[in-house]
Amino acid sequence: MYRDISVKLVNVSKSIGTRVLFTGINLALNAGQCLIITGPNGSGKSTLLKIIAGLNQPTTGAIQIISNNKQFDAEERRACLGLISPEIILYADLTGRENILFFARLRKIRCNEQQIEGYCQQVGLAIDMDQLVRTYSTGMRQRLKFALMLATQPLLWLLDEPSSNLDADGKRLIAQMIRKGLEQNAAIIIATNEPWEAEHADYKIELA
Ligand SMILES: Nc1ncnc2c1ncn2[C@@H]1O[C@H](COP(=O)(O)OP(=O)(O)OP(=O)(O)O)[C@@H](O)[C@H]1O
Repeated sequence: MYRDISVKLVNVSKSIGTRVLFTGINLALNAGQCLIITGPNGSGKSTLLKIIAGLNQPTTGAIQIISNNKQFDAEERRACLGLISPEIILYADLTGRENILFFARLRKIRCNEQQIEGYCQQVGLAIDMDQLVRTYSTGMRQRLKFALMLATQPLLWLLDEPSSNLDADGKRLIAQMIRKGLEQNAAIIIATNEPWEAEHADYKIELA
């Protein structure tokens, strides 16, 4: 079960060279709430997610991640979040099961066989989990990224275009997972232009 968490964006802005991507973003997102970030290609959605993840620095402002009244340091922030992004690279020469075990071990999380099978079942990969990832389609790889995320049980989900490459069944699974994550008190931030994903939103940031 997830502990309590809140994410605060305090006067966050980002410029790249002379181009201002966004300025003055202030928001507090609590456990069990969902923020949707929308905007056209190149507007800065992925950049804002990376700033929240601590992978990119804001030009001004700060991100505060607070749990049980304590502000996380950089290492705690990394440990509490699950990031789904096109930039996450899976190990093609490992099976789906081995990828899950590897990423869980990086986080010092133990997964038993039953749990791994459960995660694979949730994302619809159960019969493929012992195949090498190099044989997976792009949609199967996207499903595996969700299984990796479930295995690390993050407090904060950062989802960059989570339903890209997924068929209708895959999109339904993701919607179910997001609903369940919110029920279990994860804070979820989604960069997307899919109207159905926006249905989960408690807050919305529209980048231009
Ligand atoms: N490291 C970088 N160096 C230079 N420019 C960058 C860098 N990262 C992002 N940009 C630029 O910042 C802008 C925003 O990029 P970003 O990927 O955040 O947009 P996005 O809204 O996620 O786009 P998309 O919908 O196409 O994924 C783009 O113009 C991009 O070229």
